[in-house]
Amino acid sequence: MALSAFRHARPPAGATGVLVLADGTHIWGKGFGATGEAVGEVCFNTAMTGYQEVMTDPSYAKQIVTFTFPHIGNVGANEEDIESKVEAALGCVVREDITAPSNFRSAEDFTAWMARHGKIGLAGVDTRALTRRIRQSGAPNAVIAHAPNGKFDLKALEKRAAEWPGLEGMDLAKRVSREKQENWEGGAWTLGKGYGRAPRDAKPHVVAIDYGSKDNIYRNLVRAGARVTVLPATATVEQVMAEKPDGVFLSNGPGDPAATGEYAVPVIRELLDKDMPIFGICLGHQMLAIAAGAKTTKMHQGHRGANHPVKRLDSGVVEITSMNHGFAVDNDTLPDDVLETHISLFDGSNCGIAIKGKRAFGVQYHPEASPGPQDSFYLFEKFVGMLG
Ligand SMILES: NC(=O)CC[C@H](N)C(=O)O
Repeated sequence: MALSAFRHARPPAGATGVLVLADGTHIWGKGFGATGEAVGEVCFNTAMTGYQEVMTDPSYAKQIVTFTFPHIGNVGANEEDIESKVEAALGCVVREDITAPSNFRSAEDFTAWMARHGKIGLAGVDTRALTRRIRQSGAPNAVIAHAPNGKFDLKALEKRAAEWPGLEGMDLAKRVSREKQENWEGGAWTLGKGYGRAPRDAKPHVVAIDYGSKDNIYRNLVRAGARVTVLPATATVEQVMAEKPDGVFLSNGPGDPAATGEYAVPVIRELLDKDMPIFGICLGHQMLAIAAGAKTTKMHQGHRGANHPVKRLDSGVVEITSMNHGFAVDNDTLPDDVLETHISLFDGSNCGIAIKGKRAFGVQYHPEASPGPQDSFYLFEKFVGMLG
């Protein structure tokens, strides 16, 4: 059934959850997890695994994730597979009901875990129809609501969805960033032992700026041989330099990269002027591009999943990457003398930039999670390696 058929449809019997789009479309289902309501942008993610990591990735702040993979929650939840403890995805929309967890690492039912983390779930939705709608019309703003008695004030929800200003122009990075400096201590995960500890005498020293980072990214800097100190998003150039970094890492994060112009971009620009080696991912990559003179744009539907192929333009090698972005660096705005694209998506969109004459580069994806022989961990090794 086309989604338009759901517009103002009566709630089916037993419906305890609803997604109300800003245009007044009602998508009914069974609520799970937290009760209440939340407003944000609806996106879709094509990953087949890693739902807990997706739900705890701060880059999803103010977003409701539609999973195209139908079986979500089937391996339960645990304390280890989270990317952060700060605000991240508001909730999720899934096809199948949440079943009992089946995995030796599961410590908690996904429904209970969602409730404990204040995230609202909506199950039993035709996620293919919703995804098609996003592909055709762009990512809509919406309210996701869950009420066990099935009673909703739909007019109020429609109003809330319609009045939400949208992600464009919204600065969220400093809201989700840690407030205090931290010596990063986590190392790689091994079965039976969990996460290792980072050696504090490792060299070189990377100062990572937290714009809403995923923990795994710091663990990968450690795995590549660095000692990592994490600074808040609003750190000044003086605070960065006081740590005597060999290189600076710019993390992923939520919101519009162009809205960070008052704090992040000027700091990055100054670090570039000082010839500091820099590696940015996702939001960090987008802000690095802005600092170097390019512009970013809001995408029609974005790229989200753990299965997006990109091509390295120098060698033609294709790698499978993990992505989560709704903004992109606009290829037409790259100043030729300053920036070059070195990695591209197959739709031609920009996926990686290098700053000419500097040891500074960025990628649009999360290099830590890419599976397979052509994985992207080499980017961490490349960065840490260039620091000597
Ligand atoms: N993963 C990210 O860092 C996302 C960057 C940015 N908020 C976007 O949506 O494009």
